Amino acid sequence: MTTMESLIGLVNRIQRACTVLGDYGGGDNTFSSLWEALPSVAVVGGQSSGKSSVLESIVGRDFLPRGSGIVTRRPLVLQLHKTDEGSQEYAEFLHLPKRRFTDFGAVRNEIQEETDRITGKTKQISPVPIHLSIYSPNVVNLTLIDLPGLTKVAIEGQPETIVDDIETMVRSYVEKPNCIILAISPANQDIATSDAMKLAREVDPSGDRTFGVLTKLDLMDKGTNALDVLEGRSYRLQQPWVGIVNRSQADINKNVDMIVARRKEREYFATSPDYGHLASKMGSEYLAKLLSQHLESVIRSRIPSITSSINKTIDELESEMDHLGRPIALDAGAQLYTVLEVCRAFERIFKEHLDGGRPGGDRIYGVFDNQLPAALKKLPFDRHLSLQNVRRVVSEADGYQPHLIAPEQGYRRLIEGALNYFRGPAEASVDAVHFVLKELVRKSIGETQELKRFPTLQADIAAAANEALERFRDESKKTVVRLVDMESSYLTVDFFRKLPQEVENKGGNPQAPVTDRYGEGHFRRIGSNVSSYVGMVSDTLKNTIPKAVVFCQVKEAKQSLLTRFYTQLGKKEGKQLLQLLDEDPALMERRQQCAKRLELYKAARDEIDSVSWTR
Ligand SMILES: Nc1nc2c(ncn2[C@@H]2O[C@H](COP(=O)(O)OP(=O)(O)OP(=O)(O)O)[C@@H](O)[C@H]2O)c(=O)[nH]1
Repeated sequence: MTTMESLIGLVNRIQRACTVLGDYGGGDNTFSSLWEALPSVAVVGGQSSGKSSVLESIVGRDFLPRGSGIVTRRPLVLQLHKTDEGSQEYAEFLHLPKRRFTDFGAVRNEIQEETDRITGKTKQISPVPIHLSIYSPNVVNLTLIDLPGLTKVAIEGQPETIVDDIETMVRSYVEKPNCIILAISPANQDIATSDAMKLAREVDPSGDRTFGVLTKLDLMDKGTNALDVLEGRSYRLQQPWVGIVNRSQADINKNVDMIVARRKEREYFATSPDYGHLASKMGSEYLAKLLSQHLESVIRSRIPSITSSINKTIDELESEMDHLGRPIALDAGAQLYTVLEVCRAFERIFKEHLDGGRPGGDRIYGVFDNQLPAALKKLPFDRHLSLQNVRRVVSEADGYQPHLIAPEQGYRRLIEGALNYFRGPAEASVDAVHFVLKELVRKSIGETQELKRFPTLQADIAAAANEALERFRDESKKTVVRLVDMESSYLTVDFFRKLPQEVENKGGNPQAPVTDRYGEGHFRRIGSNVSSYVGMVSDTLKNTIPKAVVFCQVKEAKQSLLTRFYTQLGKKEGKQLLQLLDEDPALMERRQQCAKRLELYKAARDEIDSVSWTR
């Protein structure tokens, strides 16, 4: 394989792969374009400038659709492969792999039909290219992109926007810095008015990547010639101008063979009094060779930048793939493993929130340190132990016979009544911690990167965790209420044992008047005794409620938030597991695209590597 073949062939292969992935000149893509990094030759020209004729002449075959109006309505990526002398010529379309066309009339029909397949019969245009490869001993290795002819007016049946649409599409190809522009202008028209040159000048003002082609030299008025253009005097380009004489309409009608036409063209230049001195640098065969050499040298010079752009994209795609996660395994064991792995990642993050490292766990301490003490302080003991209420409760407890020494029943009722108030703050602490935990579950799910791709599993974990938290809350409520009930079920005797002494001590003087057992002072003292007993219980509960809450809710959440979920998981079959691992379709699609693209880029890198080694 010669270098030229391998280099152009390399770009051809990458271009074909690009089209399969929807990466082509006019396509819009969320991925960076490999197509744009590749050098290509785009053919532009006004209508009837002789574009089709030039292409056919380069190929040496009649194969392009002809007709009035805009015939080329999709870009045609024409890849020419030189084969050994004497071998059979054939053509192949990318969209019809494995079918070899040896009849070029059939190629023409297929181009037409494939155009209509995307654009419909509406005469609309589309930027999706058709790829045609031609294998022939009569071609040079070259890739050309045929674009719709630039036009000034829409014809019947075409939308008004077609003129602009064509220009936009052609521009999207030729404005790319890697595009070599083959600008075709007819010689029998003023070069200053050439559509092709106008566009070329706009997108390539320095003329670096524009090849000027002048057709219809034979149709110029007698006594005039195009030497000013061909010798670069009227329009300067960095590349040489090439003059062409294609088949006339009469030749076409007579079916003049392309190979014969090539010979006639050679003869025209060789014998031309005007162009004889330029004969070796004129004609379609020369143009094909010139383009092939140029394309090859451009590819060669771009290889380092193509390689680095490919490597950069591979890195980007790989990191995106890491981010999107690996594709899901097919066997149930591996699926279960994936689910467990994701669950563990979630649990780890949840624990980090509780144990510190991530914020949120401190809010639980906030409940114990602020909310609970504040709620305890706000309990309406003043009202409950008001003189009036104490007297009422004690009297009611006494019944018809007032108490003789101390109102035992009265004390009990007052204390029990007071202790009941503790249920409120106890239950509220449980609820407050429950909501903190719930919020931490929500947060942790959001922070579990591994879960992002599995919305179903996400919802299931959230449901399982919340259900577990509800259970812990119920248990915790029962426990704290029990703590309160325990306080009422057995009172601290020591406290009361000390009371009479205090009273006597307070009395101090034996001469002091005996307390009136039914007077205000007596009830006030009872109230104050009950109040200090309740204060003592409050201090105890301030310490024991947090212990119960942590024991029943926080510790449980840390240890067995997903225990039940795991038990259920063990009973699931392959299909159900796969359902759990249902991914967001958009994400799956993106991963698939990413993977395909990665494959393309890696294949391209390998191809370039192998070509670089054989150079
Ligand atoms: N005599 C002569 N006729 C030519 C030459 N080049 C093209 N023609 C004729 O000009 C007409 C238009 O040529 P095409 O090759 O179809 O031009 P095109 O730019 O592809 O045209 P559209 O696809 O319709 O935009 C045809 O009748 C050709 O035979 C030439 O160099 N000499």
